[in-house]
Amino acid sequence: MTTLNIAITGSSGRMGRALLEAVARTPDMRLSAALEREGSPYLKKDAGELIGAPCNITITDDVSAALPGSDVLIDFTRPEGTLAHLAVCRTLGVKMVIGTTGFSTQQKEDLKAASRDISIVFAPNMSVGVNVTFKLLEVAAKVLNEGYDIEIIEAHHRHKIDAPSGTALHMGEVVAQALGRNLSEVAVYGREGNTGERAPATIGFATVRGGDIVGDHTVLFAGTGERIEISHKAGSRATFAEGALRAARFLADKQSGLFDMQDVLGLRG
Ligand SMILES: NC(=O)C1=CN([C@@H]2O[C@H](COP(=O)(O)OP(=O)(O)OC[C@H]3O[C@@H](n4cnc5c(N)ncnc54)[C@H](OP(=O)(O)O)[C@@H]3O)[C@@H](O)[C@H]2O)C=CC1
Ligand SMILES: O=C(O)C1=N[C@H](C(=O)O)C[C@H](O)C1
Repeated sequence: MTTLNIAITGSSGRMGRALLEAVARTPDMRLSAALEREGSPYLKKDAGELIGAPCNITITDDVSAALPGSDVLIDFTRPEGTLAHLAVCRTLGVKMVIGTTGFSTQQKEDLKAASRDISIVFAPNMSVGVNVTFKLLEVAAKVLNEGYDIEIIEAHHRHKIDAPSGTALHMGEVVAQALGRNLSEVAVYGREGNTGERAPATIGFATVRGGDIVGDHTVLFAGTGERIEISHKAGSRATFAEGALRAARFLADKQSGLFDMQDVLGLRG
């Protein structure tokens, strides 16, 4: 059995901790580096303390010094952090699994450019269930292509800083593409006041934030006399972490290229 050396950024974050736990219970993976940003109170602590199981890996903010010896860096942080980590990975030839959301179009182009030199899995949602949901949406949208109004509703915990979620936006892209529409032309992000009647081709987004909701997504196809709802609800971050480890394993034999979870799960096409 080949062991994959995994580095984790944002180790003390919600996803960082879920990833530390997932690596600790995975026989063919080993934690090789744990990173936090400058000024973090967790620097110099054993990463294992974050999950109650010491592991002899000290949390550091020195990305360049920490990464040699790692096969894959798993990054769920913020766009500016991910791009800084990406630059070091590109120089050192370390592969990346990126779960961070909220990138601008230009920042996504930067990821694409780096994938000429290193292999990257970049996906707004690493859960198997959500990625199957993307396929279901494609099928549903193609059939319900007339007479059905499409609204995407997502709910997340009170700490989430980007809206709509990366997953909701991707659901919008999947549906728009299946219908031959351009999401940037048909998206409606929330409504208020005298909005007038709903334009038929629009795709609406509604965002809910509260409590400790891990991540709920529903796409509503509202027709005349019936409604179809396709929903996914995450109950634990372990589902995202397990998906990220699957993505890391997928990268083992890829030297370059930009992939997503559809590639990892064999759902492309
Ligand atoms: N693709 C997927 O399946 C999923 C994606 N996500 C996405 O992952 C990201 C992280 O989510 P979550 O874990 O809940 O967030 P948290 O805020 O809990 O954790 C983020 C971590 O990243 C660190 N960080 C923040 N900014 C930087 C930076 N500039 N450089 C380096 N490190 C930084 C934080 O440090 P500090 O505490 O010091 O700020 C923290 O440790 C979000 O974009 C979220 O949408 C989340 C779940 C699933
Ligand atoms: O911030 C989160 O928590 C999540 N973010 C991702 C997103 O923006 O889609 C995925 C998941 O729903 C949890």
